[in-house]
Amino acid sequence: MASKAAVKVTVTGAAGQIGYALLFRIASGQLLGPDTPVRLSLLEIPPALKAAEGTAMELDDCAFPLLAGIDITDDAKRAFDGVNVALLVGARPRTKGMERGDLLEANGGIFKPQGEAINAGAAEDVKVLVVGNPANTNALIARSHAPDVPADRFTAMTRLDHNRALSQLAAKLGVSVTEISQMTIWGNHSATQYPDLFHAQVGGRSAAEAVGDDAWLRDTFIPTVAKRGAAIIESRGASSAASAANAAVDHVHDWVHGTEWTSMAVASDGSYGVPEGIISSFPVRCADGRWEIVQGLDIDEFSRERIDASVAELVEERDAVRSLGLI
Ligand SMILES: NC(=O)C1=CN([C@@H]2O[C@H](COP(=O)(O)OP(=O)(O)OC[C@H]3O[C@@H](n4cnc5c(N)ncnc54)[C@H](O)[C@@H]3O)[C@@H](O)[C@H]2O)C=CC1
Ligand SMILES: O=C([O-])CC(=O)C(=O)O
Repeated sequence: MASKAAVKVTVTGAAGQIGYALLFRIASGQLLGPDTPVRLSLLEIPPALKAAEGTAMELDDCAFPLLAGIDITDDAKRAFDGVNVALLVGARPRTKGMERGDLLEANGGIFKPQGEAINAGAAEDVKVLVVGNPANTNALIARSHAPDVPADRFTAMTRLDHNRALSQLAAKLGVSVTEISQMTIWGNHSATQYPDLFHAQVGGRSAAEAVGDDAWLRDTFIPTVAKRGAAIIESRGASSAASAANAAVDHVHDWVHGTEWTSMAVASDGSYGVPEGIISSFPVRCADGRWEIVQGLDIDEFSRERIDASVAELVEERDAVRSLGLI
């Protein structure tokens, strides 16, 4: 029987498709480990509360030993009161005829009050992962409305891109994903992201060297990883859900329990020429519940151009939300 105090995990957009794939894995102990009980808080908008209640009934029906309770609400203040781990999944998707500015504005209406509620009530050790798109900029909005929470607690998800890159590379080389280390996604969770094979290692050498095929790296690998989300939508008729939930579990698990090397979108401290404050994906190392950007990597011209292009897009998004008064 678990003896530790229960950790409060808040999931927004809990009745959505990622929520449905995520909640059962959290309640089963895969997010925080087999000896950590969890209290789930599900935040939804009023029309989706009934569906969230249905999911909560199913969670009850699993009789998970680690599940210490479930609260369902449409009130962000209540949902984030005392929260230790906040998974911000619910977001406004782009719909037909919607301009980029409209999308950012609609998401500002979600992530600003959620940032304020986290600021008002979160636990001292709160960790925030933003999954809802545009994830990096939504994280920037939430963080800018939580001035009392240390900036390093706000992260956005590029772990799905990271896992996609591992899988594509493993298939190309005919190796297991466990034989690959130091994979990195740089930049934005968007088609401009840069999955980096020059620092990834396979069998004691760089993955780019192991592949030995620049054309594949440039014309197949990078676009396949960067456009995988769109390919899933095209094939499934819906966006990635189980793989996104899996990546969220990996992200938080590694942040809490530590890892030598993964990809997380975090507030830049100016490392690798990324403007300070931008939430950009970097290679990170995690220990003792904290992350740090892996330093000292040589960035060649090929990688520099791609990192700069993705960061330029993030700067544009930041400037757009700034001009809308959202940050
Ligand atoms: N960063 C990443 O790698 C990935 C991000 N995503 C993004 O994750 C988000 C969620 O995806 P799905 O679960 O498939 O979407 P979905 O549409 O199935 O579910 C979203 C849920 O959020 C809820 N919601 C909307 N506004 C809310 C608010 N203010 N507070 C609480 N809940 C709210 C909706 O009622 C809905 O139940 C999308 O923005 C999607 O683009 C998806 C895959 C990967
Ligand atoms: O575009 C989307 O909603 C899905 C997404 O982020 C992904 O699969 O990477």
